[in-house]
Amino acid sequence: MMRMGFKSCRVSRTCLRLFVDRGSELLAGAGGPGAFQEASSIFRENGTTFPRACVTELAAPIPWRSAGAGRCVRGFRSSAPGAFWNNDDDEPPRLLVVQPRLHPLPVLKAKLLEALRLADSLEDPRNVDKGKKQRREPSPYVLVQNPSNKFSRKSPKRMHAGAYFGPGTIENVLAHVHVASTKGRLDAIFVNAPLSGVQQRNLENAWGKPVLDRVGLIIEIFGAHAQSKAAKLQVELASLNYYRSRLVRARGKAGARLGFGAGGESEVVSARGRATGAIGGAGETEIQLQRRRILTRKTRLKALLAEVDRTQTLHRAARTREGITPGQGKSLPVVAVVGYTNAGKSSLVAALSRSDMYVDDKLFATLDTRSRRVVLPSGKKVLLSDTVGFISDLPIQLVEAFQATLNEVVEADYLLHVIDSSAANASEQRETVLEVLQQIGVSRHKMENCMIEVWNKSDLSGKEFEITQSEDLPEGAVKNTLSEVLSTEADGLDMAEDSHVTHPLKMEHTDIETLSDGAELLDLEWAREGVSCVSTSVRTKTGLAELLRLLDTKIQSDWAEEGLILSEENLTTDSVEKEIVR
Ligand SMILES: Nc1nc2c(ncn2[C@@H]2O[C@H](COP(=O)(O)OP(=O)(O)OP(=O)(O)O)[C@@H](O)[C@H]2O)c(=O)[nH]1
Ligand SMILES: [Mg+2]
Repeated sequence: MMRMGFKSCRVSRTCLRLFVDRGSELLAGAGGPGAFQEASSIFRENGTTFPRACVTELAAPIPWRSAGAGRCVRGFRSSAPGAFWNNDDDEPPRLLVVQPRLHPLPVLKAKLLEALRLADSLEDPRNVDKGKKQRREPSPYVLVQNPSNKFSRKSPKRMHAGAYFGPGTIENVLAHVHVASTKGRLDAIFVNAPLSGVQQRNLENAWGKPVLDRVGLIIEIFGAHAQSKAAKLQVELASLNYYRSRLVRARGKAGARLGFGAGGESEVVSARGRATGAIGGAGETEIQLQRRRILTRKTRLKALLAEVDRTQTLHRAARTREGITPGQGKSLPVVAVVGYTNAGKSSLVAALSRSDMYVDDKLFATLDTRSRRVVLPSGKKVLLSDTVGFISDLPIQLVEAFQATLNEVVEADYLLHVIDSSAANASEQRETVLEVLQQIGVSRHKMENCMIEVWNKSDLSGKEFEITQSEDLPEGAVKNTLSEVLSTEADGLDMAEDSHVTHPLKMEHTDIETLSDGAELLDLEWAREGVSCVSTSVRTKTGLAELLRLLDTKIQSDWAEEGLILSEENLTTDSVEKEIVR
């Protein structure tokens, strides 16, 4: 690593935090005595005294709760998604991504790419139509020690329950927050891990910016992308489910202890409950009041969603009745297109039905169900339903909130499971989707017998696994490219205090290599019995005809089987025996 000189440096009690200017990039790191000596020599080379001269703008005090975080009402962030940034701004919000380290390396790469995509998906797609300026510059990020890894090995009890990360990591991120802030606007920090309400509040206090965890950011994205009434109601319900569990007490004046009285959270703010019945009550505290309001709104939302569900069921029935082939006596088969977010579901539906669908290289571009009619090679018609994508580590409350949309999947006759075959963690994404399908109530029989796996983006397979390929990887604020981050770690040059990556795993993804770019059916190792697989590329139009043929064959054989079962039901045991004898 070539060092061009230093920018600034901050000394903390336990470690040295060092920012080295490398051309236009700032490299950041922290280290013990070794790094300290190394830094001293760099400082000496530059003719600067160490360490006093290096305490620069990074040491500037952070205001207690920034403007964004200040929008929280006593620790309760508004349940409306988007509350933490100004929707009227021309630019979409800019987040700093904090990614805990994961092993093996391909998993870290996949998770970091996903986190960066999540951070860049936080904008309203409608803004594009309005011609609003879009920020294309990728979000800055920082890789930090994974506290769960460190402590699960030694003593699980020593986990940092209060702030999730240890003090060193918090300082490290704080320094990155300052660097990112000096390079442009910074609206919030996205920690790609599950945080409790208390941890989130403590990190917000430490970093002086609003903090979003994975679920919180996904809810914000849903809020930004929801277009229809149903989607908006579902997002609000999901958001209430999420925020209800994190109504945390906020401290009064800086550092004040929680307690009764002025500024304390236990202060009674409502007369409700007072003098009801013989015992009477003291009234409600602020948290109790918030909880009650959330509960009332949830009840109302559930009633509205039940109505939406009823309407959607009627529409579904009407749609499937349309275009029935006379004499067949069956309604149109509904084929739900499911899969991990960004796998190419909408693109596939658009290509098969030769119609327009909203397609975007953003996560959760689709939040509503859209159906298109498709004619199969035999002339039979089916209804293809595009649905909301799934993602890993989603809590059940979020899935429950989207039940009205997901009912389309549960009630579908067939499932097309679209998988992004170019993703490093394609098989993990596949497992996630299967788990969510089980959670929402899709029967095992349907998953085993009525599903076709579509391994999409075959044109990209193999390319994304090359660690040296950097053109398609976003740049971070601190390290130049992801490949550089990973190769730096591989060389053992990462100065982070928590660096413990010794050797990167060699990229091996033989599963994906088995996917050919042709239109043949795939006999994948992990394919369960009865599940057919096909490799496609919507971009190069490969495998689409084969997919339609496969779907056609499946439907025809099922109908034939159903006919057989019906006739068998009519047969008595005697007649079957007679048949066998004959
Ligand atoms: N290279 C390549 N890109 C594809 C292919 N299929 C889709 N894409 C791209 O992948 C991105 C996501 O496609 P979508 O169809 O919006 O994906 P989705 O699964 O509907 O995503 P969500 O609705 O966000 O869950 C878009 O930029 C597409 O152009 C493919 O076969 N090859
Ligand atoms: Mg879509």
